[in-house]
Amino acid sequence: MMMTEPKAKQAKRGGAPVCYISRVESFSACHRLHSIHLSDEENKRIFGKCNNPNGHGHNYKVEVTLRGSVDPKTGMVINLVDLKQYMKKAIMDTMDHKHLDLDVPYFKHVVSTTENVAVFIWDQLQEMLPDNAQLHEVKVHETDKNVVVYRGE
Ligand SMILES: Nc1nc2c(c(=O)[nH]1)N=C([C@H](O)[C@H](O)COP(=O)(O)OP(=O)(O)OP(=O)(O)O)CN2
Ligand SMILES: [Zn+2]
Repeated sequence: MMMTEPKAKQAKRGGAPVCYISRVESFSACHRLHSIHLSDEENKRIFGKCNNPNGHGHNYKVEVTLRGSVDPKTGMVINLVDLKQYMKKAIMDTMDHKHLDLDVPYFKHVVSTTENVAVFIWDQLQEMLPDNAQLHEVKVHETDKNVVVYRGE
């Protein structure tokens, strides 16, 4: 039985097939939209109810997508069990059941908008992923209606 793709087919494609592989995690956190670069009046005007000092919470959903060639021997771009561990460290251990602005040092000086949450997750993952797995996209659902996509630009 042939275990790997026939060489002729691979040559036609110009190498191993490239796939995009995703995994989703959910975490709960609270936050307050407040910028240290704005006055209290400006913060209230721009962020409105989201600037309330008591904060508010979300059940975030994060979809991480990697791009890579399918290893002919394993049939995988990355082992999803490994991706699960990277996402646990980068997302769950850092932000789940936390107050983003008080518990995550990054957000002491950066406003905890969904845009910045996506960038933060990207930067965290980028530091841990192996060289052969290329980070393609981080998609953060703050609510069912509010979604941000970051692709490292
Ligand atoms: N560009 C951004 N704008 C806003 C963000 C953000 O992350 N990026 N975040 C918020 C708040 O966090 C807020 O929780 C979301 O506001 P809103 O859409 O009003 O959420 P609701 O739950 O009230 O949505 P409904 O439409 O009422 O269901 C604000 N802006
Ligand atoms: Zn919010």
